Amino acid sequence: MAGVAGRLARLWCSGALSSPLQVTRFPALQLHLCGPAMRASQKDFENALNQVKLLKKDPGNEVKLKLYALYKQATEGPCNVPKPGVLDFINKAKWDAWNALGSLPKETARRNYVDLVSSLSASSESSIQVTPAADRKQPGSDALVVTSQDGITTITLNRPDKKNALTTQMYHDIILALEAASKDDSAITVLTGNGDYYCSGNDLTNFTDIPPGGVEEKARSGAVLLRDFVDCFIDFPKPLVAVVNGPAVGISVTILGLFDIVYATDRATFHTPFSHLGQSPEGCSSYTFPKIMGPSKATEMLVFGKKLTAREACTQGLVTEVFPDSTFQKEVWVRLKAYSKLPPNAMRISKQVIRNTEKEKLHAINAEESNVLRERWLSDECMNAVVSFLSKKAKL
Ligand SMILES: CCCCC/C=C/C(=O)SCCNC(=O)CCNC(=O)[C@H](O)C(C)(C)COP(=O)(O)OP(=O)(O)OC[C@H]1O[C@@H](n2cnc3c(N)ncnc32)[C@H](O)[C@@H]1OP(=O)(O)O
Repeated sequence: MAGVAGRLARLWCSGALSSPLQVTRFPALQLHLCGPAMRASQKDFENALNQVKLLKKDPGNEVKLKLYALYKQATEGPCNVPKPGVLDFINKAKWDAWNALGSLPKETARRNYVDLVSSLSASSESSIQVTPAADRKQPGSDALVVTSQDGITTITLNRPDKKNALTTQMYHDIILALEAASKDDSAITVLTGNGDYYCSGNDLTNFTDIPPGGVEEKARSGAVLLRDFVDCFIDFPKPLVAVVNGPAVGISVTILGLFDIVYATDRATFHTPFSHLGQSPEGCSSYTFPKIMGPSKATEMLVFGKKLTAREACTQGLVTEVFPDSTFQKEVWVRLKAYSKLPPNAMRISKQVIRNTEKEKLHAINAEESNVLRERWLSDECMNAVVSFLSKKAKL
């Protein structure tokens, strides 16, 4: 159990849920299986309640929601409690699942619950043991890898199983890595991703980690983090190169306008679906994109969420050069190693000459975009999009 499922399970386990779904561990135990029942007795139901705690494999959030809904329906009948607020993601998802059962009779819900647990127990028998939550590395611990070699500092996003989605910890770690790279003796700095994706943008589970100050505080601190993060790219003094090894989404695309070079595999795509997510552009893209590709192409991307292929992004000036995927890594690194041997001070000064006139403007734009986004994060449009993704109802 990892990532979104892990975080949701931790939330579930934090006391938000007063039902047998508070599954924290999945010890390897021989399960007593009860076969599908035409009628489920109270004893069958109680057995199922115990079995669900012993599942070896996390059944995933969608199934957990089903179990929750059936349990509530079986024990309390149809949902008639008030609907939680739209910002209360977890409880709203649970309420939606329960409410969707309508007037399903208690007995049918009980039988469905027993059947579902029975099928999960059967498949759980053949599954591998998962690592207990307490023993797992926390997100962020190895999600960013920084190496320095041949005059190049490389910052690699390293959450391939999550498509390199950016956790809050990763934003902080990238800021620190850029600050260190700006002072080290490398000539060039590279940002890239490990695995099949470059980056799937902001990790949407970041939204579920609500501090004691509530969602307003969450939005406020998110906006501060966003502003600090983007400021680092605006101010970065050395040539900054994106090695885009696969699809890129959201903020990983918008900040490309602040890079000096963008090399992409022909497998890469560039997607900024902000309207779909109830959000608005960041990373200074409201300024850099119209400047790079003209206002109407920028609007297609930033307002209508048009996804560009690598070649389209190159034609429009967002990408410097596209390489065949089969030779991408080899060709790009040969090129970068050659560039890194150029006199570093000359490169730094030339970058300043090219970029410095824009800096003040970019900082102002970053501040404005962050403020606008803070408001957007509190909107129903955004909250609904996040809930849909987290409850696996929507994907880009
Ligand atoms: C503080 C600064 C804030 C800055 C504001 C930034 C805004 C943005 O970046 S907006 C863009 C946000 N990103 C998304 O909306 C992408 C959401 N992800 C997807 O739609 C899809 O996952 C996909 C299209 C990127 C890939 O689809 P697919 O190839 O089918 O792979 P999976 O969906 O199965 O993904 C594998 C695994 O990774 C998890 N995951 C992927 N992206 C994210 C994400 N952005 N946030 C959280 N989790 C993500 C996905 O949930 C899967 O997890 P498991 O189900 O646990 O295996």
